[in-house]
Amino acid sequence: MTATIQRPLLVGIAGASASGKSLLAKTIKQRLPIEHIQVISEDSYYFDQSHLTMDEREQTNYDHPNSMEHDLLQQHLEQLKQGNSVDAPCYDFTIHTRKPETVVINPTPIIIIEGIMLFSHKKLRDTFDLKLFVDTPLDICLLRRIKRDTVERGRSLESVIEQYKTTVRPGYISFIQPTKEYADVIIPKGGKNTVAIDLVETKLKAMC
Ligand SMILES: Nc1ncnc2c1ncn2[C@@H]1O[C@H](COP(=O)(O)OP(=O)(O)O)[C@@H](O)[C@H]1O
Ligand SMILES: O=c1ccn([C@@H]2O[C@H](COP(=O)(O)O)[C@@H](O)[C@H]2O)c(=O)[nH]1
Repeated sequence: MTATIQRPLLVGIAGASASGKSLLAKTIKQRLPIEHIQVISEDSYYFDQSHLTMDEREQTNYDHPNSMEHDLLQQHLEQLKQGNSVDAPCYDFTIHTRKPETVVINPTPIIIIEGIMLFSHKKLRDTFDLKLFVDTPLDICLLRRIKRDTVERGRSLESVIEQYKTTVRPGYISFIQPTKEYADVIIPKGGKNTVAIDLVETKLKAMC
């Protein structure tokens, strides 16, 4: 593997919210030389909502594909594939909108993109060289999400439960679960499945 590879290899990791996508991406990243791999989150591509009030932003359905700027993400991945840098948006979950600043992403030999609806957009889906789906029971995801969103994303327990019932669970059933069929590999236990991670590591080293 060399750091001068021309065309980055794109790995998509999809699955339910709090299924363990970020942990899986981080664990794979730790297995490879730091300069060869980076992780991008689909969450950064939620639409900017700075023109809306906080009350209006709280009404947005963040578990519908229309809430993400997938065309921009796809264009950025295409540019990275061609060896170009991109200016990626940054998202702030606590205020449901993008931050004013952007971040420069430079191409690396391997780029992991993780996010709930990555495989729901055909053109985006077709951009990936390897597609992984983290398959975690929804009750486990809910428990993890309650903990994470109250601790890290500034939510009350009541708002997490209400959002889960109205959009998160229905969104998973309508838009995320059906995309499991597009995955090359379905991974139970996510970031703690060392057998699956060993296999992905071997595959990535062979593909670069
Ligand atoms: N296999 C696992 N076992 C136990 N806890 C896990 C596991 N995978 C993830 N977690 C924890 O669950 C929470 C959500 O995981 P995360 O990777 O952020 O999910 P996602 O990126 O899919 O939303 C985090 O606190 C993470 O540490
Ligand atoms: O402003 C927002 C944007 C997104 N969400 C929720 O986040 C998850 C997706 O993120 P994960 O890191 O994969 O959990 C999605 O289910 C949205 O409901 C939000 O609450 N507010």
